[in-house]
Amino acid sequence: MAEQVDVVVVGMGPGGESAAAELARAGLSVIGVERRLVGGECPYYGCVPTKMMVRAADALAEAGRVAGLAGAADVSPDFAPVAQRIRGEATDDWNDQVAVDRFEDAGGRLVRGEAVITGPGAVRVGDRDFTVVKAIILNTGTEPAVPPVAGLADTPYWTNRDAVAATEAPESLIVLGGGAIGLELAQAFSRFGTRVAVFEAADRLLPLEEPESGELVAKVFAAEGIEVNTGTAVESVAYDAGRFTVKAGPLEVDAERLLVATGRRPNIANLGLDAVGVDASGRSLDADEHLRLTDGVYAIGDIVGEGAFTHMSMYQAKIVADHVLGRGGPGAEYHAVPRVTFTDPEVGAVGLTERQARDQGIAVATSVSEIPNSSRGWIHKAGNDGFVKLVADTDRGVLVGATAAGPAGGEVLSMLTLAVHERTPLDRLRRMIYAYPTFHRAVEDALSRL
Ligand SMILES: Cc1cc2nc3c(=O)[nH]c(=O)nc-3n(C[C@H](O)[C@H](O)[C@H](O)COP(=O)(O)OP(=O)(O)OC[C@H]3O[C@@H](n4cnc5c(N)ncnc54)[C@H](O)[C@@H]3O)c2cc1C
Ligand SMILES: NC(=O)c1ccc[n+]([C@@H]2O[C@H](COP(=O)([O-])OP(=O)(O)OC[C@H]3O[C@@H](n4cnc5c(N)ncnc54)[C@H](O)[C@@H]3O)[C@@H](O)[C@H]2O)c1
Repeated sequence: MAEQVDVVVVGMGPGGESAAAELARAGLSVIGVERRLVGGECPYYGCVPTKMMVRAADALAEAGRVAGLAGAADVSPDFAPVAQRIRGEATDDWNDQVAVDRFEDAGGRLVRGEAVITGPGAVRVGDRDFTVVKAIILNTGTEPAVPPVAGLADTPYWTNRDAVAATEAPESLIVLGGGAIGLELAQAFSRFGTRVAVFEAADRLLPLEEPESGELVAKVFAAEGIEVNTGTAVESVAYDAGRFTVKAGPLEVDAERLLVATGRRPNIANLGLDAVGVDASGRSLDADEHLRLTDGVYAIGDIVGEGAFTHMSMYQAKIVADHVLGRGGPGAEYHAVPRVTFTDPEVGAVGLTERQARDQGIAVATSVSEIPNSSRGWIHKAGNDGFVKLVADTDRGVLVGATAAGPAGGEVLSMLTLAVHERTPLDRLRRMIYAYPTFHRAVEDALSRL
């Protein structure tokens, strides 16, 4: 017999976990269903462990900058502390008991397994059936997408999940994909001594961002000895005697490990969405401003296709929780979505790129200010690569997009996110005071060039 509950959350990624806990704390009966680990990709295989790797790798790079600034530093990279932190501090050895306890302390109940919608207000997990009175919330996230490259499927390639479980930096690494995952891990391993070659099919790194961003990262990578192959379609991958060989036209590269970081595949096809009349044949689900797919069924996170970021999942979770609880509140807005690629330099961006703005028919003006030419960038010297780029709508006199790349680029981004989000008039932005000598003063310089 089916058990009646108020809410079933399918997939306990960052947003699902947050919405489930909030609804349980509000007194609803909430079942959270998770087939792997409560918390999802971010804490166990994504943001957190990779940023621990990046933090350690950046410390090595900073030590390398002592020469020329402050004398000499003798540094011996050791990946062991990173592997230990990932196990001990980030993932509890990929055990989610802390997260489970947190959810159950909030009043929720966890069911392990794979959930399927069997009809309106009906969810099945294994042999258990639930009748859902208020809301089914889907937060099922993504799996690594593996491209159909000849030979690849038969090799012991890494995805992000294997890379974060590494106990030592490999001697050499081929990275397929020049997006955020590929670039963050490429640079982190390289700084631990791994010889790295990146293959990106598009004509530049970070192809979804401003062209200047990809050029900047490519320049820095080249200076650090990372091989970058853009506009390069890999034709075949082979694995023999512990070595991968990648062929792309005249190029042939071999390495100890190969990381596939070529995008993600959304977990939507097997959710039973046809039982509630929702089309699940696309790359994402079509949700309204309150993240509703149909009456009583919501989706949040990567599967909604508005940006595959933890902050997006959490933002949407709050909107759904408010809606389910009848608290009102505004729907989702996506004109100021911030994102940061945590390479060194960090590449932060918000809103539209210049190309996206032009494609929308906006009257665009842009400007760029180079960080090395700013007072702070000049003082900073080693490791000062970066720029601020603004994309303005000249009819409305506001910023519609911006990029802040450089040291702490993700932090400089915060003021630009506020400006794009609030549609602050350019005139107001030009008349505010920017502390000297900060990296964010490059924003003032860029504004003066618009
Ligand atoms: C290497 C890497 C680094 C990243 N770094 C960052 C970063 O720095 N900043 C950032 O904002 N984002 C980052 N991301 C993206 C971020 O991890 C995701 O956007 C984030 O996890 C939100 O995803 P989600 O909420 O859609 O669900 P996910 O985190 O993908 O979780 C979905 C959960 O649903 C479960 N599930 C799926 N189907 C079912 C089912 N039928 N029944 C039961 N359970 C199911 C899965 O097991 C999973 O636990 C990174 C991602 C990766 C891979
Ligand atoms: N710092 C962050 O916020 C962060 C970090 C990592 C991941 N993420 C999220 O995770 C998601 C997945 O990251 P990702 O880097 O895998 O995806 P992505 O889509 O950002 O990048 C994948 C890249 O692989 C390239 N590619 C595709 N097929 C290829 C092939 N056969 N050979 C070579 N290159 C190929 C694509 O052109 C693209 O540039 C992203 O959407 C991102 O939002 C965020």
